[in-house]
Amino acid sequence: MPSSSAPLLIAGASGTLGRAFQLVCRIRGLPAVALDRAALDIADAGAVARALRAHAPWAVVNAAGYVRVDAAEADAARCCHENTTGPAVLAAACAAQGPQLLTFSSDLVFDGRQAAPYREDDPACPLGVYGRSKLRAEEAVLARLPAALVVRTSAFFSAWDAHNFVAHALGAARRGEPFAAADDLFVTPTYVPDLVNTALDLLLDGAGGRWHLANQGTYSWAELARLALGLAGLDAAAVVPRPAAAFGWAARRPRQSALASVHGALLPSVESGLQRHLRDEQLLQSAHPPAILVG
Ligand SMILES: NC(=O)C1=CN([C@@H]2O[C@H](COP(=O)(O)OP(=O)(O)OC[C@H]3O[C@@H](n4cnc5c(N)ncnc54)[C@H](OP(=O)(O)O)[C@@H]3O)[C@@H](O)[C@H]2O)C=CC1
Ligand SMILES: Cc1cn([C@H]2C[C@H](O)[C@@H](COP(=O)(O)OP(=O)(O)O[C@H]3O[C@@H](C)C(=O)[C@@H](O)[C@H]3O)O2)c(=O)[nH]c1=O
Repeated sequence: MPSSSAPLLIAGASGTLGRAFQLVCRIRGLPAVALDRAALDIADAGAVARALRAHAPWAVVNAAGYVRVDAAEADAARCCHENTTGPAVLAAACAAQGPQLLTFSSDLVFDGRQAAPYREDDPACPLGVYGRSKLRAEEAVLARLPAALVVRTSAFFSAWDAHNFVAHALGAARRGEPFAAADDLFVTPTYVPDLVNTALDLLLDGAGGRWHLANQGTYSWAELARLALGLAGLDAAAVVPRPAAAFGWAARRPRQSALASVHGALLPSVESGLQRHLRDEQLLQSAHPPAILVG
């Protein structure tokens, strides 16, 4: 447990997950120091050591990463620098200087050949550069800091950022445009506020090792889009189901990378997440959005 005044240090603060951690820490009254790439390059060992000395955090949240899955296929060096070297540097510094570390991995460490949802103890065999960079990060972090909390998660959505699949689907439907979505890739989507709150609870409880955190329910991307549109009162016929191969993506995706956990079902249903996504959209678009949500 942290001392009352020691902060949480959030690296990668300007990204989707980093901004969500800042918002949740504000809502929960947790002291936090949020550092973007300019303020802290997680792959720079000297800068990391100086940041830990300067801020004396009780824990470090690594919300940084290279998430362009397709671009990574032709940009392996940068992807691995940010996704593998960076977390390894953070783990070595936390091992030397004391704070706990929370870092995030992905469902894309799996190859999709298994029929059932993947649990933490199932073998990982990534299909692409991005997935390999995340699996190598898990191994590098746990080798340096066995008590680190490594959360595998997938398919973010929330109303707190505009650049996620659900936001894109809702936006297209509201503009009266068709929205092509893969109907042969199956995932467990994750409502980012649930992920952040549960990951923080685990961190505060001193949990460590690999944990799978995603909302409950497995969907193809097309099913997810249709569910979101239906809950929003929009015409789900706007969703145009397509095989993944029709998109011409550079990176292969596992046919299914649903996440389950040996620890049980820790997050609510995907449908509950979507309903709160739509509620937050209305709050943020209202004439007087809650100040705490707007920051
Ligand atoms: N989005 C998703 O669906 C999922 C994401 N994840 C993981 O969650 C984490 C966060 O993802 P997400 O928030 O979506 O990603 P974003 O791209 O929204 O944010 C990532 C942030 O990390 C920063 N960053 C990259 N490299 C460094 C570095 N060396 N030092 C400091 N900051 C750096 C980026 O800065 P800049 O803007 O300057 O590039 C960016 O602000 C990643 O590890 C990702 O792999 C896991 C599963 C699903
Ligand atoms: C934009 C778009 C995407 N898709 C598909 C492609 C992709 O498989 C999925 C989500 O598209 P994205 O571009 O968000 O990302 P994609 O790279 O597949 O998603 C991944 O992001 C990385 C960071 C992860 O770690 C994974 O868990 C996963 O969330 O939806 C459609 O079917 N239709 C669309 O119009």
